[in-house]
Amino acid sequence: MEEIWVEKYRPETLEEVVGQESITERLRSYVRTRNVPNMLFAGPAGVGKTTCAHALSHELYGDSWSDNFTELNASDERGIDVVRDKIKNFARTSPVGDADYKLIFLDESDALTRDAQPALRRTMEMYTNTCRFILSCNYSSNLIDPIQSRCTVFRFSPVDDDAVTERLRLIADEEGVEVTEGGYDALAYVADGDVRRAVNALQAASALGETVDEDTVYETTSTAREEEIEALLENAVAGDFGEAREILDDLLDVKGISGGDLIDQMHRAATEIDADDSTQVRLMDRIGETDYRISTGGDERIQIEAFLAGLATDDARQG
Ligand SMILES: Nc1ncnc2c1ncn2[C@@H]1O[C@H](COP(=O)(O)OP(=O)(O)OP(=O)(O)O)[C@@H](O)[C@H]1O
Repeated sequence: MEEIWVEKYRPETLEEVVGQESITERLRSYVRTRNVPNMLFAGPAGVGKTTCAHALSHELYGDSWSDNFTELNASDERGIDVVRDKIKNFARTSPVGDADYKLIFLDESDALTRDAQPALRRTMEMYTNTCRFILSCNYSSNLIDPIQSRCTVFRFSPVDDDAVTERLRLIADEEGVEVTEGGYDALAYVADGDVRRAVNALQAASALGETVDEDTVYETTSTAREEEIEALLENAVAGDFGEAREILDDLLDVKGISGGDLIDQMHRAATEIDADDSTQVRLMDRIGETDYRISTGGDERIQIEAFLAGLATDDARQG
């Protein structure tokens, strides 16, 4: 079976990480001084948090990186006790080579319950002489202050389209895959700042064995085109519920796109469509409400139709 490209092309050096320059610059300065603090990597999925932790350990430890680096998942259902045992086992042997300490990468640290977090804090303190911790999380606000205050915080942002495209070009060249400029634009749109999603989309689209263009990208990722989403919203806002509903049926039934994904795309498109400020405000408000209803179990089609109907009525258009 073909290797998964996100792993095959995981950067091994900080230099290769795209779109997070200020972070990689600071990490490189730690490598130069060989002085690494406990760190918190916060940010959305697929933007390079795990990758930076791996690359840092490669640059710090060279060939002995795998002896001095370990990766654990805090959301492991067996909980903090297992994590603690694993940390203890790893930390009690001395660092290998000329390393002063080992690195422990704790993924999804914000998945730990508030009750379990003080135990993590104590564990960090207990091994502070032999280990440095890198905690990764999507939302740093889920972590208790005593953990945050013991870490240098790095906020990872969604990666911008140019940087995503740069990475995709390199992978496509290595793999000998032809991609049109429209194909790259579509991949960047689908990725929405998530490099993992971009690389997976490229691999899926290239599996068709053709040149990768807009059509192959939207088809293989089951994503609506930006224009289709804008047309859907513009028709509803203009009061044409029938037309909006036809577009919706095509997206849900023919193209097989999920209602949740459509709402996410509508959220992205809401500020792009041709509408005045107050319409956009109402649009955002209704998108939020519909997203909530779907996430709490409401039927996707009914909720989105109700959303479009609401927009198409006078009260939605005029307040
Ligand atoms: N900034 C980046 N530069 C280059 N490749 C990247 C970058 N971010 C992600 N990737 C690619 O996406 C894959 C997944 O990235 P990574 O594991 O670093 O995500 P993450 O931010 O830790 O996400 P999660 O919160 O889901 O764990 C990597 O193996 C790599 O191929």
